[in-house]
Amino acid sequence: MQSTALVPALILGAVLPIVVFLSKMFFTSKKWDPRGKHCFVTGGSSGAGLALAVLLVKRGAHVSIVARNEERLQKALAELEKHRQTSEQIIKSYSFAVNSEAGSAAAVKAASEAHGGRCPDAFFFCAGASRPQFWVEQTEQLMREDMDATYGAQAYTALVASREMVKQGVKGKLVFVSSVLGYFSIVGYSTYSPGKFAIRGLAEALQSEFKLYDIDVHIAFPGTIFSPGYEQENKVKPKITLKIEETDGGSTPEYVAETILKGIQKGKFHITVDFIGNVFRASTAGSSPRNSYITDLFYGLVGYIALPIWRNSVDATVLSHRQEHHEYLRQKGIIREER
Ligand SMILES: NC(=O)C1=CN([C@@H]2O[C@H](COP(=O)(O)OP(=O)(O)OC[C@H]3O[C@@H](n4cnc5c(N)ncnc54)[C@H](OP(=O)(O)O)[C@@H]3O)[C@@H](O)[C@H]2O)C=CC1
Ligand SMILES: CCCCCCCCCCCCCCCC(=O)[C@@H](N)CO
Repeated sequence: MQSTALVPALILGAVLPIVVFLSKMFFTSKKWDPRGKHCFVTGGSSGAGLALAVLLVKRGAHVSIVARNEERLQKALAELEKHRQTSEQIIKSYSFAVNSEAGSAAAVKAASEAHGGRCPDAFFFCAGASRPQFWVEQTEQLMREDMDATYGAQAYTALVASREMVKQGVKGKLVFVSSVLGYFSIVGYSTYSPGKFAIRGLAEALQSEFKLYDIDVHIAFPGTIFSPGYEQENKVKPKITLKIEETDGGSTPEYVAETILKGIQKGKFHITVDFIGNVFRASTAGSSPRNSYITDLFYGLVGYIALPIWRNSVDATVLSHRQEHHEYLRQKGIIREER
């Protein structure tokens, strides 16, 4: 009896993935083309945001970049101008802090005014910052600041952007930038990871809700990006954290930007940039829409075997820094000498 049930089950198991694969190949809708679209990029003056803005300009989009520092914005704008494809492209920069509803609303309003009041077609939320330190060094104020610098810097702009899109009937895109540290975390990221996990929570809710408006939601989970922001965070990063991060090869902002754009064009919801990202994506997918049932099976299997081993090695690395860490705490006056 078992063998008669087994045969159809095996056939189904082998045929189903092939059918899914082929139907994806033949029935996928046309690639999203940035040409002529208004793309709004927060964090567009540096790192991955700037690289994305450059890429979008190269593809013929109208691009608005937003960040706080005016000088860096002007430098970035000059860079964008170098890649202009046509004289019709509207390429502008706006200085606003986007970690509040008011700042985000002012930025979206200013960028829309250059387009006759029409809100942008695609929003790329790249703004973010990281200040890795030990948990016992944190305060309520620092926790709030970091939540604001990570979650707040993307969520408020998403709120304002969505309202405008729905009001104006613009069927566009929202692209969030979390981090692989929005899938897992390690020592040093106790005030950064919560914000990056929260961005995932928001993106998951909106991916569901925005079926109501034909607005696509995407979220990227890059690993280390060799950006100006990365150089800054490394100045305060605990040694243990740096050590554990050695496993991550890292990517250039340009590579991250290209991967994000490709992911969007393939209609991916979770966009991962490297092998590590793929493994964590597949291993923590839950009910999130998957990119591919076949490759995810592979990455999931790799994760099932390799992640516990890696995590053990992380624990060992942390333990081996115990003495050095206690010395650090003594120097900082966080623990007393005699203990
Ligand atoms: N670097 C890395 O290793 C990784 C980074 N990420 C994430 O990717 C994104 C890009 O990072 P990265 O490439 O390092 O970029 P950078 O850190 O080099 O640049 C950050 C950009 O965001 C802007 N920004 C930050 N906060 C605000 C704010 N409140 N309002 C307006 N603009 C703001 C900055 O300009 P200004 O300061 O002038 O406002 C700058 O343009 C971030 O969300 C980051 O958290 C994810 C994984 C790894
Ligand atoms: C087969 C599976 C092996 C798993 C190996 C995993 C190695 C991960 C190392 C930690 C990477 C941390 C990236 C930080 C990115 C970031 O967001 C910060 N730079 C803040 O901006």
